[in-house]
Amino acid sequence: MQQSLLVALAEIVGADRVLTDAESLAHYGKDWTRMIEPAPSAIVFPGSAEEVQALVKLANEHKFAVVPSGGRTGLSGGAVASQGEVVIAFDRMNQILDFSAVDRQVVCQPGVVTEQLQQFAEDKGLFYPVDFASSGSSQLGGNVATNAGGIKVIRYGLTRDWVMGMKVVTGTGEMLTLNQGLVKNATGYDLRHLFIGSEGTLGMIVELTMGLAAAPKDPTVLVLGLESMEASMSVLQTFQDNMPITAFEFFSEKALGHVMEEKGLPRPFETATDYYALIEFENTGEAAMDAAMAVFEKCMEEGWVLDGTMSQSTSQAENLWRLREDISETISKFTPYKNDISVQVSQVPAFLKEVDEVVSAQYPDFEIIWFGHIGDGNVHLNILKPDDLDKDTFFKQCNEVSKDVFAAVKRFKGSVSAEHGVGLLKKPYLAYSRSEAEIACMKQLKQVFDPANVLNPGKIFDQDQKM
Ligand SMILES: O=C(O)CC[C@@H](O)C(=O)O
Ligand SMILES: [Zn+2]
Repeated sequence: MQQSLLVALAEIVGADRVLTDAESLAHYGKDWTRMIEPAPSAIVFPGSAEEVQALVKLANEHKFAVVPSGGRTGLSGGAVASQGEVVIAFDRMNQILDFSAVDRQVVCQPGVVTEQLQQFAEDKGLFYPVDFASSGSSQLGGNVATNAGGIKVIRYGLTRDWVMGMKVVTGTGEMLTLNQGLVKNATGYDLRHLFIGSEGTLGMIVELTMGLAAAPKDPTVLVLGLESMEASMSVLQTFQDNMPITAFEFFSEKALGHVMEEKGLPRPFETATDYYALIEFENTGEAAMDAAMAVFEKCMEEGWVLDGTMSQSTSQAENLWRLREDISETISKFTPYKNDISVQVSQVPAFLKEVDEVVSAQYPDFEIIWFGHIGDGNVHLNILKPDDLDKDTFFKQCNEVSKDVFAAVKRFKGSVSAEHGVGLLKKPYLAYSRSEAEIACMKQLKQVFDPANVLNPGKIFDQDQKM
């Protein structure tokens, strides 16, 4: 990068807030995807919305691209800078600015870490309900830019449902203030929702007003050994017909085996089954507990569940959650090829069976790990690299098999990315889930908000127009 440009960046954020050393470029240039080499030109750390605005204006003037960087926990390469971009890291913009108990809203800078907001809410006797294993490092700006989901979607919805307002800097450097905490606002297009899930391609989020929920009462966890994947649907329906639940997750015996071994956790109960469901509910009192026990018994009587356990304390509930939440981290050492796919909830068993057959038939030597948010129709398919296969050959073979997996996704009218975003990794497969006409509309929107294509270019789709 030209010296004059580095000087211009330093004039905006301060000289010690522009990094160009190799270690920083490697660190801030990538997210949790390890398939693409990072190659940014510089990393900048703005301290205010106005500085972000000035950076985007400079990018327009000097025709360079910017990539937003939060906690970089993404799994689709949305925050990877591999084309000489300038990375805008939001780490310094990490303050909680305001709180209203009556509105149950909190105004945050984008670099606030998810767990920081969760803790803040708890200190106020409230609850920030979007939760996932990476909440200790993921930042709110990134969560909103990817519309992060996680483990409580069945009860609380996605990140989108908690964004009550935002300030965003568009690709021309204009600052838009959207919705301002209003519950009702029927004044035309709700632009806020365009920026949510846009993966930094339409704007840089510089402030967020997030809603908070009432604190849950005594979250209690059941882990059930399922007779079959089909049985999971009867279990889900019976729970939902009889009591409110706050999570309905699943994992396979293979996933459980890895977590038990790696984390030294005991098997939850004696009987091993191919698949397990993890269900969470609020123990609001005796009636809730009786209802849960009655449903549990019914599921056993019907033969849908072969064995199971229920937490008797907070620490037991936390340990049962670890069987599900620690899977992603545990299998990361096997260089997994990841798929984050969804279909309508009722279609999950048939879909999973079909995809499992496709992958197993083509690659009988690859280990397939299934887990995910079955209550949302979202399954994570991780294919583990055999020790004796090199990384490039493995990923190449997986890319081949992806075409068959995504053909099944299309047949089931599903999504090639349920909650991890498209980024760079799922870009080649976007057309399996979105029509040509839809993609054309998305490109037109990109043109409206970022005519010079300076914001995270090449993510989600390639903009035809040149920079
Ligand atoms: O690593 C994965 O495939 C999924 C990660 C995350 O979305 C989860 O649900 O644990
Ligand atoms: Zn997930």
